[in-house]
Amino acid sequence: MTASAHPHTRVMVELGDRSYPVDIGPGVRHALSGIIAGLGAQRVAMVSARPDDWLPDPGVPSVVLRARDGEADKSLATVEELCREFVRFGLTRSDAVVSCGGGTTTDVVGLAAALYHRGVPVVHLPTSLLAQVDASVGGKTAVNLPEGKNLVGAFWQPSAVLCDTDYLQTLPATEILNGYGEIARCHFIGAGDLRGLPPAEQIAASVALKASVVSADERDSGLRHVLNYGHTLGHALEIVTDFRLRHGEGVAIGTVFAGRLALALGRIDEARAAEHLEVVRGYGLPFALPADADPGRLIEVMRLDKKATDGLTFVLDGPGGPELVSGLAEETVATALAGMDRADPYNRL
Ligand SMILES: NC(=O)c1ccc[n+]([C@@H]2O[C@H](COP(=O)([O-])OP(=O)(O)OC[C@H]3O[C@@H](n4cnc5c(N)ncnc54)[C@H](O)[C@@H]3O)[C@@H](O)[C@H]2O)c1
Ligand SMILES: [Zn+2]
Repeated sequence: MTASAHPHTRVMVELGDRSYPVDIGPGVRHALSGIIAGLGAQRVAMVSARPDDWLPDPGVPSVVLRARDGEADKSLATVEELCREFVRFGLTRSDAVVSCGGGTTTDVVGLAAALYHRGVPVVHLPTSLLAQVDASVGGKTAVNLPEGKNLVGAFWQPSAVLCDTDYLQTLPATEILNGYGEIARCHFIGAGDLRGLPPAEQIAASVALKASVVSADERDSGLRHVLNYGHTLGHALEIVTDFRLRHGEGVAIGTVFAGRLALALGRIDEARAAEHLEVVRGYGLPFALPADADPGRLIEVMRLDKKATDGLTFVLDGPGGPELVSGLAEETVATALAGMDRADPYNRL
């Protein structure tokens, strides 16, 4: 903790001269004016999906542009609309953009900032738990095409991220759970046991883990794969359930599965595999395969996973920690899937 008007934890994303702070705690949004002053921006475009009174004072002349959270508006059309608004406002490349919203908003505004005048500084104010622990940190920005999610994007690191935990007070329970899916998988990729900690500490630890991975592999050329723990099956579950299962829920079930698969391959022992189930259940997350998810179809979709350059590919725990494991036999994966519990997917636990 550092002493200030708003008690908060600071995590640094270390990237040389592009390093930036992620501040976590109640009221940290009010640090915005200091950050904008530090950037030397004369004007700010605030792109927000939340009510106007959620926006802190940026301390310089600003315009508030309305955004909508959700995958439908995470599009090139929105990027173009935002950039046109920036021009009308007279935003220059030495000014700044601020995003305030869920992960869909931080992604689309991040890409608009990356492209406008070939890049203007952006500060994220993530308002969902998932955006605070994951989407707003690390500099990946993207939008969707009708052909698929996140197909067009850029690496563009923010200048700062303010994870104001006050924002989470209005977040629906399903969205809280969605964020916990990402927090739960941190248990197995180096964050240690975060169960029972106050939410701000869980967020800070998850951000610190992501920050360390991003510092070591900014452009996703290897190590950054560990962040995809639980995601091979998780993504497939989102797809086969037509996105009725939230991303974090898919990741939670995928994390349990990663434990079973690592056990089947002799990479971890029974106790470590059981820990996967225990941790996921402990966060109140779903741990069973949806009763209507066909294993054959899941395997088919997992073959198309973007990590899968060499057959069925998973991030799995092992003696040397989590690593990418490729070329798994279909039978091994099918057997591990058959060993999973089954449940009604929409009877959330
Ligand atoms: N760039 C990255 O590295 C990265 C990493 C993970 C996820 N993502 C992206 O993040 C997106 C998912 O983010 P998300 O889960 O935040 O989705 P989202 O932006 O759709 O927000 C989820 C829901 O929560 C609501 N919401 C957000 N904040 C709220 C608040 N404070 N009070 C009440 N309701 C609130 C939203 O309106 C929405 O209905 C996906 O598009 C994913 O691709 C990006
Ligand atoms: Zn994820």
